[in-house]
Amino acid sequence: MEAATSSRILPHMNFNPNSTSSCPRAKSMSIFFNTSKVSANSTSNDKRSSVARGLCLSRPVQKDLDGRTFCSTGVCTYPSDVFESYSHATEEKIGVMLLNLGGPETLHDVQPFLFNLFADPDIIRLPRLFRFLQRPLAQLISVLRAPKSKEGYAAIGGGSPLRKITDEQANAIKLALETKEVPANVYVAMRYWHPFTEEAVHQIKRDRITRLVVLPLYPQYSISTTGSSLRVLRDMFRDDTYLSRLPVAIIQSWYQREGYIKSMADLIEKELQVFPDPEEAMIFFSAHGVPVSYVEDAGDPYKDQMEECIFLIMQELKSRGINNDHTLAFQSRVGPVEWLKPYTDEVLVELGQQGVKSLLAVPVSFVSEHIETLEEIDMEYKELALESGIVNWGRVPALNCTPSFITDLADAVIEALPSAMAISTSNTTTEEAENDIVGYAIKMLFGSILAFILLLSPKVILAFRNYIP
Ligand SMILES: C=CC1=C(C)c2cc3[nH]c(cc4nc(cc5[nH]c(cc1n2)c(C)c5CCC(=O)O)C(CCC(=O)O)=C4C)c(C)c3C=C
Ligand SMILES: [Fe+2]
Repeated sequence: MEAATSSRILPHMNFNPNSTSSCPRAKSMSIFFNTSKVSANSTSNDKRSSVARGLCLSRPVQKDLDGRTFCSTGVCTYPSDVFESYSHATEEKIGVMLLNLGGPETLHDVQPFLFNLFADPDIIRLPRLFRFLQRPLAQLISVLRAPKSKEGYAAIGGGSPLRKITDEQANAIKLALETKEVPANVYVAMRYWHPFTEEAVHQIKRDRITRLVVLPLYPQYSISTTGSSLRVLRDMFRDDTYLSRLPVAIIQSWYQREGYIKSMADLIEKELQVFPDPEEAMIFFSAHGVPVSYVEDAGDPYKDQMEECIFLIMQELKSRGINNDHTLAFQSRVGPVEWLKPYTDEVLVELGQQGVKSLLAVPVSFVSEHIETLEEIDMEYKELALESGIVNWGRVPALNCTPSFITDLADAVIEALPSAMAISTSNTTTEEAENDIVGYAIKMLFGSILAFILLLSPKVILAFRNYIP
């Protein structure tokens, strides 16, 4: 396997994460959202279309069954006259939407943040028949889990650093794009806390963006992360005239990009030097887990992508003469179901028992510092490792605004631009919308009654014991 330069990109809103090359058909969808806009002084002098055109032309070009061209790397291209006519018709205003999870900024935010998270049907996947229980369940679980989560956030200063770091990344990407003569507005769209995706979308509309690239800040695709944000976006785009006509390109995953792999290898190489005997240290990749059912039943590509990502990082390190042992484990499991194995805490104990003395932890599923690096790895897992016999402990910092990484993300955006395509318009009728509202009200009523009964039942509280300390 070789680290490719490109990302897995889909024009407009085809949400199949495994689809890497053929150009999907425009699907009916709509949008309405939220964002934090990074100050943009790119209003009138946006340069453009030459950047969008041509980029893919240096890659192997093939044709799909409908005669449209696409790059074998996965970036769709369209006949150049599409871009010509587009560039003549309107002045281009490029937008980049960064998708991220969001985190509570104060301890007061923790419970409502957890509610938003557990109310997501991509986080707690209930059978269709029981979907009406989603919000009452989210209320119950968020209340039960909040004390444990608050402890964690209190230990890292009283809130998540995610908003600040993501804003910094947005600014850095904007600057990198400007340097490459592709001025763009960059918007932060969080899934579970401010600035919500709805805010970002609203701002994009106000700014009259004419071409949008959606870039998740998760290197690997999971139904629970990128998939969830894209579902929300698709729902918003479905009903909105402006958004459904906006050319959009979606970068689904980018863990295999050379710039990312090299940036990760740089961080690991540097951190290994801190050990008394760098060659002896085991490289311990710790990824955020997902329930096994996501991978085995729902076809989440997350585990495969994670394993490929680690292979590529190790391959890069080997090419630099670094041949340390390595292993991958999954952290942060929540709730009563089985998660991807092996579990980080169990592996740490086993490695200690096996006599491993030096260990370098590498968080690999996320590119910013957050509660699970600053609290779970730096505090809980470190303590566990030292208790288990590991003597020398190190941790690779998150990429955050590492220049080589930011430059690579900017390149990913530029490569995606030519594949942006408009989404077709919605066919939702007023009657359907009214039915939706009535159905929603009925579900909320029954759900609330059930939640009230559940909250009074100690047995139910026990059933959810794994969500709480
Ligand atoms: C690739 C990254 C992530 C995956 C996959 C993921 C899946 C996932 N997460 C939960 C439950 C929780 N996640 C929480 C915080 C959290 N999760 C991620 C990333 C992924 N989650 C990040 C970056 C963060 C931290 C944000 C921050 O504030 O710094 C939390 C809250 C914290 C806690 O109480 O532990 C929960 C809960 C599930 C259930 C899931 C997959 C189904
Ligand atoms: Fe999570």
